[in-house]
Amino acid sequence: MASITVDGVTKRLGSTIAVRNVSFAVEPGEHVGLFGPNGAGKTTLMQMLSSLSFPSEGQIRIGGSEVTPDATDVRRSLGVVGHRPMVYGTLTARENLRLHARLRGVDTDRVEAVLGQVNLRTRASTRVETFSHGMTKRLAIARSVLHDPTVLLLDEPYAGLDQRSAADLQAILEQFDDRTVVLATHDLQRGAADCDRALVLVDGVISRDVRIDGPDTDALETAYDRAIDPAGSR
Ligand SMILES: Nc1ncnc2c1ncn2[C@@H]1O[C@H](COP(=O)(O)OP(=O)(O)OP(=O)(O)O)[C@@H](O)[C@H]1O
Repeated sequence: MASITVDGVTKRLGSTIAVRNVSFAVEPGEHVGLFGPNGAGKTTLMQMLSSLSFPSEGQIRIGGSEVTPDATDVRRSLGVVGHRPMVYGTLTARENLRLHARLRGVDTDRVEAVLGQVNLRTRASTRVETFSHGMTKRLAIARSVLHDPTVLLLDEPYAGLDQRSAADLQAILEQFDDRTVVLATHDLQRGAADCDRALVLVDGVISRDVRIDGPDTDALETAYDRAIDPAGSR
């Protein structure tokens, strides 16, 4: 059974059709990069996968269950890192994770293990408002994996990170290689390194669905360029 099934999904936002009749499946353990220019519909699709919003038409299934507002089993299987880190600045990193663990019904012993996984153990007692962007992103990853989800949904995980912080984050994400991952990014190179398949979204439609073989981005860049400019006019 596929880990994620998106079947004929359309999302209307006011008068805009942000996602149009999109269908694809993601196998367990597969890492899929979602690419596309600004306004292509990536965040809209990620929000529906994350059960933060719901299709106007069509259906999304995760782990065999339909994503609906009351599908708590679906939410338990998801680790989500969105644009906002969803952590409290006035609490320390450890306090944030302990709070989140209690809310999720997760054993607080797991907090220390996860702090280690994201290299924040030495800063665990520091208030998050003093953290750099990269540290905050690492804490957001820690929060998202605390309950040991099988599916990770990462929306622009590298946005705003310098090369070193992005490389650190990439190394951290490699620890979660056994999960199903959907990662939306503008960064073709990092996306290619992290993913084994790319979906290129243009105007709310999946224009390309390509395998990524190794870190060489040439094939992906060609597919991306053709997707956003089929006539080759640029
Ligand atoms: N709340 C909203 N109301 C109306 N239209 C919206 C809303 N949110 C997004 N849109 C529109 O839906 C389309 C898809 O937007 P979306 O943010 O999903 O794209 P994106 O691929 O994530 O873009 P970016 O790379 O810039 O983050 C765009 O045309 C956008 O203007």
